[in-house]
Order: sequence, then structure tokens, then C-alpha cells
Amino acid sequence: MGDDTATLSQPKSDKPNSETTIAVDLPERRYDIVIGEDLLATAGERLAAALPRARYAVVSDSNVAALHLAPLKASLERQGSFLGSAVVAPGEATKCFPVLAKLCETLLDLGVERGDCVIAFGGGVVGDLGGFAASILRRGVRVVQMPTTLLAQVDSAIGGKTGIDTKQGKNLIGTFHQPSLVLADVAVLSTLSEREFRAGYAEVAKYGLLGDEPFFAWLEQNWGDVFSGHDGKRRHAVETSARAKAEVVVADEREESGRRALLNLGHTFGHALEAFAGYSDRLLHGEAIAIGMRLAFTYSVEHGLCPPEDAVRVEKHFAAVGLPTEIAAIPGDKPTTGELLRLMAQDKKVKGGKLALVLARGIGQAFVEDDVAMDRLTEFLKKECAGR
Ligand SMILES: NC(=O)c1ccc[n+]([C@@H]2O[C@H](COP(=O)([O-])OP(=O)(O)OC[C@H]3O[C@@H](n4cnc5c(N)ncnc54)[C@H](O)[C@@H]3O)[C@@H](O)[C@H]2O)c1
Ligand SMILES: O=C(O)C(=O)C[C@@H](O)[C@H](O)[C@H](O)COP(=O)(O)O
Ligand SMILES: [Zn+2]
Repeated sequence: MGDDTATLSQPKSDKPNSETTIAVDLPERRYDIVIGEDLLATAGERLAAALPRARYAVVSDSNVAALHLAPLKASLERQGSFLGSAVVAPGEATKCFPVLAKLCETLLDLGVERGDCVIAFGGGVVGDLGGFAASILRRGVRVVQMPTTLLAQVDSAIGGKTGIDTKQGKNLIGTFHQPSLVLADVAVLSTLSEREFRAGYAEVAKYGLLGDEPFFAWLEQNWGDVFSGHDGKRRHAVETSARAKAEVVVADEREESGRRALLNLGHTFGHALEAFAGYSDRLLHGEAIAIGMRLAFTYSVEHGLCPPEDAVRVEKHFAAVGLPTEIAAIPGDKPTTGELLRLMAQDKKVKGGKLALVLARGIGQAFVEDDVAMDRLTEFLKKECAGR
């Protein structure tokens, strides 16, 4: 990450109809991320070329299906490769065992065979759930990710993490199942609500915060155009983020070396907050991790690891775009320190009972602290839960 720095102030792709392909160069599991426009209408032809002989079952949610399924379906039908669609309810609560079970049975009823393929067509919820179903159906069928939210295009569709939530915590049941292809049609982002766009933007900012200060500085200057879609800057933000994610995934596919864990910046706090809020639209994933990233920077400052002015920049930028930064911003009841610590203890980075946190030595300089002192964390959370 950071290799793109020389070109950050100059968006690479201002031509709206150009296409960008980013290779996720995993040995034995290489695939492409194609970013462009009009990809829904041409998906059938592209898939016929990339995965010959496969037939496709589309998993989507009811919002996305109503808005965007028709051109995708028509394109697959032209190739004679459309098996049918399975449409789930929108929202985080869909990432659960009962919906997973029902989805797997629907996919079997649609006749998905070992050589066929699931298309996860939606945001991160559909991507995680559909990817998980594909990974266990007949012991594993292929999945193509067609992300329709900003968050999914820059993050969840790439890298193969799939899963569902339980009351114990977020994404605690799941698999690694890399997609065979990612088709990110940026045109569909125009129907996304502002709140959902903003939540996805938190993951965009994350790439700057964890390893690419010039990208964060570019976002500070250009976020308005990223939101409005003006001047190719949204596209630049999507491409820079997707490249950053691909690079990390290639370096550490299964989060073993510590490199991929950096993508978890803000997530140990954020996932606990999402679980506390009951996986509901009280707190979206991107909103939770915005609070989590601010907490990670403040914690880093309080422990003498990070210059205070960097934490101020994070907080100011999130406030400027309208992302929450405080636990107090969660509507309704607030978590206690004890509740948060109990939920954080379920984090998948915990080893030997010890919590690990992604902290920062500054903007663009995240690292994994894998022996967090519980007394210091407790004191910190007490202050944060009380509203600082
Ligand atoms: N696997 C990973 O690596 C990874 C990475 C980041 C986040 N995630 C997961 O992703 C999930 C969040 O994903 P999300 O933010 O995309 O939420 P989401 O999938 O719930 O989508 C957000 C909302 O936008 C709607 N929507 C989607 N596309 C639309 C479009 N083009 N136009 C209009 N409405 C549209 C959906 O119906 C939904 O209501 C969380 O469960 C999170 O844990 C996974
Ligand atoms: O791809 C990853 O690795 C990430 O950590 C990306 C995160 O944005 C994403 O929310 C992921 O699902 C969190 O992973 P988890 O292993 O903590 O569930
Ligand atoms: Zn995330």
C-alpha cells in the first residue's frame, strides 16, 4: 500500500466508460476485479468467457433486486445461463443462521450443481451471506461478487471473507472463499442512500488511515467530489481502495502474518458496538467502524504512540463527512464498559485470551498491538462510555 502515492492527486480514470481491471494475484486462486460502468448488462457475456459452462443463481436483497436485477437477469438469460434468483431481506439481521439455511435450500432447489456459480449481487450483507452459502453448498461452488454498495466495491467483495453474525459477535461463523471474479459497476452507486454511501466511505478512509497518508490527505481535500460522483474522483477512490485491499489480501490471504489484520482498524471496537446495537440500522457497519477508528486513534494518542494532531485530523474529517465518532452518537441505550469488553473478547484476533487491537503511530501507520493491557483498556472505555 502506498505505491499509488505519486498519482493520488490526479485521478487516473476520468473517462466514465473506461474499465479498470485489478488482478488479485493469489497463487492458485487468482481473479480479477473489474471496475466500470454498464457491467450489469454485459455480465452474461463476461461470465460466459470467464467461467465457461457454468450456470448462475443470483443472490440479492429485495432493494437491490427491485432496482437493478432486471438487466443482469436479461444478460444471463441471453446466454441461457440463468438458473434463478434468491432474494433475501435487506439489512444486517439477514446475516444469520436461519436465513443462511433457507438460502442454501433455495439454491439447491434452483438446481445449482458443483460446476455452477452463485452471483452475490448486493452490498456486504449479500456478499458475506451469498459467499458463505456458496462455500458450503455441495462442499463448495464458485461465487462471483457483484457489489452494489460503496462498501462492498471497496472492501467486502474482495478477499474472500464470508460469514454470518451470532449474538456472541460479528462474523464469528464463516469461511474464506475467494470469488472467481468481482464485477463492480460504479453506476449502481447512484441509487444508494446518502447514509449508506457515507457508511461505505468509512472503509475508503480506512485505507488511508491504515497505510496511505497521501490518500487520506487526498480524501480530506476531495471527499465532496467523491460523494457527488463529480470529476472521476469517486471512481478514483474506489479504484485506490480496491487496489489497496487486493494488495493486502495477496500478501496475507488468511490473516496469518498480521498484514491483513490491519484491515481490521477500528473493527474490534466497531464490531462490539454493532453487536450491542443488535445488528440493526441503529448502527451500520461503516458507522460502527468510524467510531472504532476514532477510538483506536484516541487510544493510540493516550498511550503516547500517535501524535495528537493526527487523531484530531481523523475526528475532524469524519465530522466533516457526517460520520459518527462517539459512542454517545448511537441512538437509544448505550453500552456499558463491561458489555463492550465482553463483546470485544469474542474478536477473532484474540489469542490465548489476550485482546489484540489495531493501533496507529500516525495516519497511514497502523500496526497490531497483540498484548493489550486490560486495565488500561478498561479505563479508556470507562471514559469513552461516559462521553469523555
Ligand atoms: N467480507 C468482508 O471482507 C467485509 C468487509 C467489510 C464489511 N463487510 C460486511 O459488509 C456488511 C455491510 O455491507 P453494506 O454496507 O454494503 O450493507 P448492506 O449490504 O446491508 O447494504 C446496505 C443497504 O443498501 C441497499 N443497497 C445495496 N445496494 C444498493 C444500491 N445500489 N442502490 C440502493 N440501495 C442499495 C441494501 O439493500 C441495504 O439496505 C456488514 O455485514 C459487514 O460486516 C464484510
Ligand atoms: O477483509 C478483511 O480482512 C477485513 O478485515 C475487512 C473488514 O472491513 C471487514 O469488516 C471484515 O469482515 C472484518 O473481518 P473479521 O475477520 O473481523 O470479521
Ligand atoms: Zn469492515
